[in-house]
Amino acid sequence: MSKRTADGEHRTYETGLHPDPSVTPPDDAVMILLGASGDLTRRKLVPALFQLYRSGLMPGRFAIIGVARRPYDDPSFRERLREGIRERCAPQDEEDRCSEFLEHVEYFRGDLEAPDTYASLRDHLDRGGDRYPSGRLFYFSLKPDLFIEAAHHLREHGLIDSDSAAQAGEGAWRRAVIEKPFGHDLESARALNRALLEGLDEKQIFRIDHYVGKEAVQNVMAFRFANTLFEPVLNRTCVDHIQLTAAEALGVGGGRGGYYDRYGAIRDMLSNHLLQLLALLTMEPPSGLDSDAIHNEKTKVLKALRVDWRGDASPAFCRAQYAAGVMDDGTRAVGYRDEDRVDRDSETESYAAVRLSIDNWRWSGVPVFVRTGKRMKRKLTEVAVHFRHPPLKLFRGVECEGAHCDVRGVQPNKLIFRIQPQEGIFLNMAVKRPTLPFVVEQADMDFSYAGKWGRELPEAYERLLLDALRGDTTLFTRSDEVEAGWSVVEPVLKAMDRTPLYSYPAGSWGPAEADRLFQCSDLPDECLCRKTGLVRAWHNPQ
Ligand SMILES: NC(=O)C1=CN([C@@H]2O[C@H](COP(=O)(O)OP(=O)(O)OC[C@H]3O[C@@H](n4cnc5c(N)ncnc54)[C@H](OP(=O)(O)O)[C@@H]3O)[C@@H](O)[C@H]2O)C=CC1
Ligand SMILES: O=C1O[C@H](COP(=O)(O)O)[C@@H](O)[C@H](O)[C@H]1O
Repeated sequence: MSKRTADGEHRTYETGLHPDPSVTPPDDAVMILLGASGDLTRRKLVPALFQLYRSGLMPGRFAIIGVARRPYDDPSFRERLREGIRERCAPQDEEDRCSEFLEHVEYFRGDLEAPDTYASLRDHLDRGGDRYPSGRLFYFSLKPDLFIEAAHHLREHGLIDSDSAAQAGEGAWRRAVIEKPFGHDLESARALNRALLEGLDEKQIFRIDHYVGKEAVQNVMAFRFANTLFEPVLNRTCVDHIQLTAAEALGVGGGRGGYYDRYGAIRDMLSNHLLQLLALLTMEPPSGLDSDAIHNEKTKVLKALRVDWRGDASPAFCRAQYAAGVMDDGTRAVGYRDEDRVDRDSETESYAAVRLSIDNWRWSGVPVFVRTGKRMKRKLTEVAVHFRHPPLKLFRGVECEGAHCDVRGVQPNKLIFRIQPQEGIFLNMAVKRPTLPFVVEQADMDFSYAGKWGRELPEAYERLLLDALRGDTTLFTRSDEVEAGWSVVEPVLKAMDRTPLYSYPAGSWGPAEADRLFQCSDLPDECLCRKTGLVRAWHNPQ
């Protein structure tokens, strides 16, 4: 059975992608995992590969070579991976299948800062003859400081090669999957793009953003462009504002404190995952479903995104750090600065909220509020589109449910994309209660994956690894998209030192100061809340 903790994280997953006869397994490949003794390989990558294997979606012939410095040999490395598979996929009665899969795995010990390692790896692959298929996928699961160096050495030693399939013959493709973080600002992202593009073509580079691989994120596009009803109202005429929340109940303990303390919420979540999600929600319809058509539209809207600065009285950005507190399940959580591998005087934000505007024809004047944080009340990722009031105040004087009323009688519609957990889509609307007095109250029309298909959704890594093996870049991030994302947050990063760092108790919805992003006393006349009295506030589910 699959398990879900109270905050919806650490779930095991048994179901995997449902293979379809029309989906052919990818071409034969050898996957070289750089940084294979690390957490990501054990917890996410190898369990996802096992799931693909289980679903018959691995190549007919494949090998997985893990590279790192720690002194494993093949059997001890396989044992480490077997534990990860057990934890995540729970294959109680599938130990044999697991062993069969692990037969394809081997360990190659080496220091990726030393050029010799690349030379020996190349020789090892060459000597392997038929054991290793000619298609090669290099997965950068390394500490990010090593990305540029590794790309450089791989190229120098002929392990990656631009357009090598054309040069070396059919089947001899080369690809690189690059983990996040993709740089730490615009300049470093550009440098990393340059380094990768020296050795590979754009089509050979797979910059992973696992949010894009989530089913409920992919569904945003289906919902918008496969229905007639909704797309025509997603614009400045009908939408009052958009809110995007990515709250996590987990803190930064568990080994990632060192990384997180250098990056913080803006770089870790907002500059990539949340902007990708926002791009899918707000982009124009692509001309087709091919990779370039989608990336072109996403890039266009990312380039139209700006931080909505309006002066000090209405800040556009709020950052904060969690203090000790009590979580929803009653456990006590330590404060951020007391977490393992975090600087005791750290000024890194574990929470960030920002108000954005989209300066294009469709969205001009519609504010977008985005927030993300660790140790918040519970795990929740959702996008809420808040619509305007209907033009006529027909129901103003009519009674409505106390908690749901606003000054105009009924609440405007909300369309909520629940990305996780309990993935689904909810349309909140006003309806007449079937009673004698005319009472209007809010009700939901909802779609949930669990309700319709009754099964856990596959992990994003499964889908993304499969696509990388098939050479499909659609769900990966293109270089100009990454740079556009960094350009959006660049002004915030520059203003960081002058922005106060607030505090919020672990287990809350974040700092009270983040409410000031909605303040509109100083905003121009077109500000809706001044005209209509509509109260904007963070949408915190009960
Ligand atoms: N863990 C997670 O949940 C997530 C991770 N990521 C990203 O994935 C990547 C890997 O993360 P994670 O697995 O957590 O990190 P870890 O620190 O757990 O692992 C890092 C890996 O890099 C290897 N490594 C470091 N230096 C060298 C070197 N000089 N030569 C060879 N190998 C080296 C380490 O092996 P050894 O010490 O044996 O040499 C280890 O296998 C990072 O870019 C991270 O940002 C992204 C999203 C989530
Ligand atoms: O990339 C990252 O994502 C996770 C959150 O991912 P989710 O799929 O559990 O929502 C986040 O915890 C981590 O800090 C970040 O690097």
